[in-house]
Amino acid sequence: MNDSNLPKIFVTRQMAEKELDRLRSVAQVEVWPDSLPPSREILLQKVAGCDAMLTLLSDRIDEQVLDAAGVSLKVVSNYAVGYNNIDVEAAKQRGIRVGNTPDVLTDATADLAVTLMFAATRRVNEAADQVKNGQWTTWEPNGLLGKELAGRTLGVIGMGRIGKAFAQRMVGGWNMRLVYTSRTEQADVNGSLGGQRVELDELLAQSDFISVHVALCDATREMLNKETFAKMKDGVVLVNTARGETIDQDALVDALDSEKVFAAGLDVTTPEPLDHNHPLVQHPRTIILPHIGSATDCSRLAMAEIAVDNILAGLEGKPLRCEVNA
Ligand SMILES: NC(=O)C1=CN([C@@H]2O[C@H](COP(=O)(O)OP(=O)(O)OC[C@H]3O[C@@H](n4cnc5c(N)ncnc54)[C@H](O)[C@@H]3O)[C@@H](O)[C@H]2O)C=CC1
Ligand SMILES: O=C(O)C(=O)CO
Repeated sequence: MNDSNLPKIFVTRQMAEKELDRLRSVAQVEVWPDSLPPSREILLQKVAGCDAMLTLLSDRIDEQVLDAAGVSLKVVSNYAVGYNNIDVEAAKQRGIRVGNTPDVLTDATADLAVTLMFAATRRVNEAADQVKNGQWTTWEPNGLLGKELAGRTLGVIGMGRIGKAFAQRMVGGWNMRLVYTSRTEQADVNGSLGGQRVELDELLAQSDFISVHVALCDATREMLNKETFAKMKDGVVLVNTARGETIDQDALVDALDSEKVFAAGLDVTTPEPLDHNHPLVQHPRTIILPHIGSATDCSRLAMAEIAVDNILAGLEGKPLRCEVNA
């Protein structure tokens, strides 16, 4: 078949070659070669006439991009479980399928949330910096005191796949009491983990440690803000591996300064990257990572496999392996 008759796919970043080769066997594939995302202008040019796009969470796929692609576009496959970067409703109106990559990154992301919880709670950044900068002088009874998690109350905001995997680790490993928010009751969490579903205000009032796992949408944007921080216990530890936009960062800086929040561990911020001079990055009681929740070899390969399967199904007009709003 003449190459020009093959479907056209734009992939916005390099990823597992083995998976990209599966696309190349059925389509003309252009992979954006740079380590930084394509600019908006380039994205709009590159998608013109595409049948499919393989996108990252850093690519904003809105009506303008969908329209720039035109009527040939059948599928947008996001290389992420979160799809807040895509206007799913606009895609649906145009008959374009949207895919994501759930499950295969759940353990990796839950593991990172545990890592952040302990690193923040035990002030690992601050302590390691003292050693690295030659500031550690002696062992002392009151030096670098953190908190203990065992037996305390854990609040999980958003009991989806990752929230549940995180809660299993924390409740099982450190015998924590669990409260959580969820749009629906989670019988398995109540049963096997002794969890109690509560309203957000109740969770804030009861929790010693809080971890955010909700999807980002209008209802969850800046759900942690000046008012909600005020409802937390004094000295709470906060972790976020969901999306930066769920937290009002100025309010978090104030809460850290006043020690309402003892420490925070964030894998996600607004924007990404956050300027290294931002007060959150420079604060001694924060640990901020460059959005590495799913960054394990297994997870990233499995995500590429699903993202490619989603495109192949979408090109054939079939339901996707993992379809958003299916
Ligand atoms: N840091 C990282 O590298 C990673 C971050 N993530 C983030 O974690 C999020 C959760 O992932 P999963 O657990 O796999 O997704 P999930 O769909 O299983 O869980 C999402 C949770 O958010 C809740 N939710 C959705 N809309 C809501 C609303 N309007 N109000 C209240 N709650 C709402 C859902 O009920 C569900 O409990 C993703 O959406 C993504 O943003 C996911 C993977 C890696
Ligand atoms: O999958 C996601 O939603 C991420 O944030 C990165 O894996």
